[in-house]
Amino acid sequence: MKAVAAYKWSEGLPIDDAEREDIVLRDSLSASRDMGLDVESMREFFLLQIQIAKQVQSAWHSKWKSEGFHQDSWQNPDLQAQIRPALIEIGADIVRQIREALPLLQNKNCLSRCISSISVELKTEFLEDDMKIKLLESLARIKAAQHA
Ligand SMILES: O=C(O)C(=O)C[C@]1(C(=O)O)C=C[C@@H](O)C=C1
Repeated sequence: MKAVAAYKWSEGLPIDDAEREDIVLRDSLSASRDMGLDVESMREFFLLQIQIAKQVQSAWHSKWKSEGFHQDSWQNPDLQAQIRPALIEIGADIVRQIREALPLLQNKNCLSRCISSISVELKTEFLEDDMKIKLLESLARIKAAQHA
């Protein structure tokens, strides 16, 4: 998310892009449906992920506002040509991994077991503990699709 924030900062773009969020959601939910996952619980998870992505980008912008922005040209990929296609790939991978981990996620002990390790293992800058816990809780609510 630092690269996304850096691109928007340099180009003077707003963090929120509702049109892009619609595309991301549509793609992720269609992949979820194909994988036999419950679309509503996946929607809740992806909406939370988007909200957190925006909070993390805002934190970067606040830092650069107070401390200045030092552009690393090698670290400045293009949002449309490079970052967004990579984010779509990551989204598809997340759906596959959730499908694979579903039995584990639905285990009653999953939340309590993961909560203590997630704050150590997830080290993304500006990703606060409360966001990590919300993500875990949302993951634990994901179900398989009901068959008629
Ligand atoms: O593609 C972007 O511009 C992003 O910041 C990523 C993302 C997302 O999580 O998919 C997050 C916020 C924007 O409103 C749109 C999409």
